[in-house]
Amino acid sequence: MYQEAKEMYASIGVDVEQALTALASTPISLHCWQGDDVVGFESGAGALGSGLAVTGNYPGKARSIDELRQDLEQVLSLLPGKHRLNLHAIYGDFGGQKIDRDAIELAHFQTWIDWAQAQGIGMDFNPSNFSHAKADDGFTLSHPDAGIRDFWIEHCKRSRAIAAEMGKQLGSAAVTNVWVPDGMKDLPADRQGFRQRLSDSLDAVFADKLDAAHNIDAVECKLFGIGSESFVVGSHEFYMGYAQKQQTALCLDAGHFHPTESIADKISSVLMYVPELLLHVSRGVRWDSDHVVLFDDATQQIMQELVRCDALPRTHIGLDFFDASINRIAAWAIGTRAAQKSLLLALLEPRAALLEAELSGDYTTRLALLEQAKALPWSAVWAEFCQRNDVPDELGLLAKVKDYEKTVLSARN
Ligand SMILES: C[C@H](O)[C@H](O)[C@@H](O)C(=O)CO
Ligand SMILES: [Mn+2]
Repeated sequence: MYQEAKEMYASIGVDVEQALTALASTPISLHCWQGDDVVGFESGAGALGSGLAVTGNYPGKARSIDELRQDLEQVLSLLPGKHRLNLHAIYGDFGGQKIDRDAIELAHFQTWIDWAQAQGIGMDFNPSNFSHAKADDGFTLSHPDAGIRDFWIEHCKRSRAIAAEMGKQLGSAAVTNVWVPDGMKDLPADRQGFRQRLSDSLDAVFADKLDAAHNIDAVECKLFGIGSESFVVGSHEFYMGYAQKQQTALCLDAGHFHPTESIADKISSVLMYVPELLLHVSRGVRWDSDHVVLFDDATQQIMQELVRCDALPRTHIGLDFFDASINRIAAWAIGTRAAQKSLLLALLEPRAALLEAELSGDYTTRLALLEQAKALPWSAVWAEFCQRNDVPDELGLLAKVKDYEKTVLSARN
């Protein structure tokens, strides 16, 4: 089937081997927080807060670092290609000690770096400006209280320094993404004051210039969250301007815009003004619900834009969803593979023919080619990719997940 598919694609000018090489060299950064419902390993970790919510109570969630690593290894065994780990600061190896966020150090993440080294993968990092007493009233870096701002500035600065060391040790720059929940349930009287304070705090966070070979800074906007329905300090316009000013990467989370707004259309615009992109591939259902990513139109359009804009070298693809209502390993594997399949479909587009049709004004041919691409045997190419990487194909995936549930997850709780 693969040989036939290859010939069929060649007949419309698509080099399948070239597409597979591009797919193999595009890692997806696996978000650690899918494994334990965004709890982390701080001593006395409280309830998830700051507008984040996980629904579901499926048995078998990871309760320790060892269990989370075991689950991640299982997920990696189900994914073709080499990927990365995206760690939040609350997932440090704190050894049961109470380490507050403004006191985290490299030592708390060294076992993660060693684990990543053993897996042969890179790491990305995130300060965790949420689920903490000093974030409970809705503000962190933009808080009116200078003491609280300083606390979170220190946390973010330390996070960047730790990430840079991760990048250095692993030989692959870590993307450090700053997201803050700051916002208000009801109408603010002074939007500008909050935004000025956020901007000043971010300037302090990014004041130390780090080697780009080790650390890449990113900032993430949001439209609204639970409890910040009327006002989010770090809106899209805020961070679009800020990332441009600082020349940091801009993070686009697919769930952080209006439900009908697509981040795909933003890619070609923002890359004109910021050096790099970080994507949080997600699926919002009516709101920022962080449903598992699917092989759907929205995800396919994102990947199409990355390929069509030749943006893959300037884009870091991460995931951001957390579903506790289904097997968490399945959620991770299905969501990541959906992102990869979407990327493969985009890489298999008859690019030259599409461009020729568009530039000559032949929109009939353009539309026909786009429809034709959907009917071509891309799934045979995906199956070949899975086989070459020694991971289950679509028909074999579920059995592997069920087997792990039976032998490992069911023994938890
Ligand atoms: C854990 C969060 O989902 C993450 O840090 C952030 O990227 C986000 O999207 C918050 O809505
Ligand atoms: Mn996100």
